[in-house]
Amino acid sequence: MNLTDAISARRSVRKFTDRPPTREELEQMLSAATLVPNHRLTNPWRFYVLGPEARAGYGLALGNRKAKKATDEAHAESIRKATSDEHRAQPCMLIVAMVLNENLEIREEDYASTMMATQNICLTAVSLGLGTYIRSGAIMDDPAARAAVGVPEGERIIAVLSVGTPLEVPDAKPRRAVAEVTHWVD
Ligand SMILES: Cc1cc2nc3c(=O)[nH]c(=O)nc-3n(C[C@H](O)[C@H](O)[C@H](O)COP(=O)(O)O)c2cc1C
Repeated sequence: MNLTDAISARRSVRKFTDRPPTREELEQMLSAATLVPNHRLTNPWRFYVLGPEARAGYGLALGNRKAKKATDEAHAESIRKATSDEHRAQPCMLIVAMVLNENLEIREEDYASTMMATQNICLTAVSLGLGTYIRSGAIMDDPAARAAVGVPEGERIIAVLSVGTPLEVPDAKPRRAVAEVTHWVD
């Protein structure tokens, strides 16, 4: 598959078959991630490939947050369990984190590079017949979630990716026409 086709075919895939990606496929995605432009060659990215226990632990941390809206303890417990089980059952989850440089200008560049790395993961996945789904949110700073996936002090989680063989590929979501968002400046 050529690059333009991979870019066009990429979707946020939320339903996967049970087949997890192989270690070789994951290594290929992560190798591609490290080839992005990176000012000062800081190599800011860190990747965490989660096994079932880590996925369940992350899901439990997320479930705890969701359970705060529950009306009673039995409901709260069912939310915690369901969220943890859902995450354990995922074919594969990757955490993309970045090392926090003390210099804020470098930190911003590093964030940009690490997000580009994330896109390389997503596009390489498409080229391998796989799908990905990026998630974010306040959970990424939650100490329980960070502990569950083993991210240390000094690193920031910037994306939580599900990876697997798509069971269902959603239709493309329309974007604004490029002419509407482009200024051709003389
Ligand atoms: C930085 C980032 C964070 C995202 N976080 C979430 C999220 O927390 N939950 C979610 O459902 N989708 C999340 N998405 C996926 C977007 O909702 C999705 O890319 C968008 O709907 C367009 O769909 P597409 O990826 O299939 O083109 C995130 C995407 C990016 C780039």
